[in-house]
Amino acid sequence: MTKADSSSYLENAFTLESLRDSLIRQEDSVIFSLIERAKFPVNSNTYDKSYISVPGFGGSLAEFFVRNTEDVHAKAGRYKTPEENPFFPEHLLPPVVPPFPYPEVLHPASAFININKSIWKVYFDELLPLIAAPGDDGNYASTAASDLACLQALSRRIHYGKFVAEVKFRESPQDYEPAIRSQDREALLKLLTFESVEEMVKKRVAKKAMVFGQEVSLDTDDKEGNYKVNPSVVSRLYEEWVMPLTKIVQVEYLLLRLD
Ligand SMILES: C=C(O[C@@H]1C=C(C(=O)O)C=C[C@H]1O)C(=O)O
Repeated sequence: MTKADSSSYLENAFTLESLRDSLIRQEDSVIFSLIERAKFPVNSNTYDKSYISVPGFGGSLAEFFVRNTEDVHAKAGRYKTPEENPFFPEHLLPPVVPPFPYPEVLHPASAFININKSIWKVYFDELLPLIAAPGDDGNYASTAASDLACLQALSRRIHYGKFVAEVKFRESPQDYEPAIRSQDREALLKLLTFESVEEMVKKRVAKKAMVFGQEVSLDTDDKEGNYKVNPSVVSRLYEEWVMPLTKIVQVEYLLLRLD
């Protein structure tokens, strides 16, 4: 695709409605990744720094897995698209692929907005104990792989806030500019918040968790209420962490939008 092709594609794709559609589609990825992680018990050795010994590396198996996988992804060009943000940006290797002419829709400084450290903490400290049953089945590498899938789906969704903020700004710069000039976080947060949209998101993700996570059998007496991930946990995940973190990304983006 040439730069001209990708820009005209963007003209059509870049509306608040189309970005919200993408966020809705990304809910599927987030929920499926949680369902996959819930197949395994907590498997705490995955997170215990003393469980592995790698010379020169003091982290857990989960961290080892994420860092090394990100190396491969970076070489394949994953972090060149503005939609992807690495968890360990400090150590990335250069891509082996030629550059792609991604349309430059975001303010260039937004490349430095990366809240993956907060996402990492929320995921391991708050969310994981709610979705994985206590226990240990020894499948630590598969556990780390499914953690990474969850982290990537959450990170992509949350950092999508950069695009949402850009389109909100473009739709009514006159509303946002005064708050940006005075660097007023509270005012920006108020401007970009749509409570009715958030209510729908909470209800929809709970419903998706019910539909995607139900036991499907050919018997007529399907067991209801036996979900692979608790729908109210998914709703809470969105209410307490995903949407607030997406709004933090939006505020951070808007704060530098006029730089
Ligand atoms: C992402 C948006 O901005 C805010 C954050 C939302 C979210 O993270 O889902 C939903 C509504 C808004 O309060 C949006 O308006 O769609």
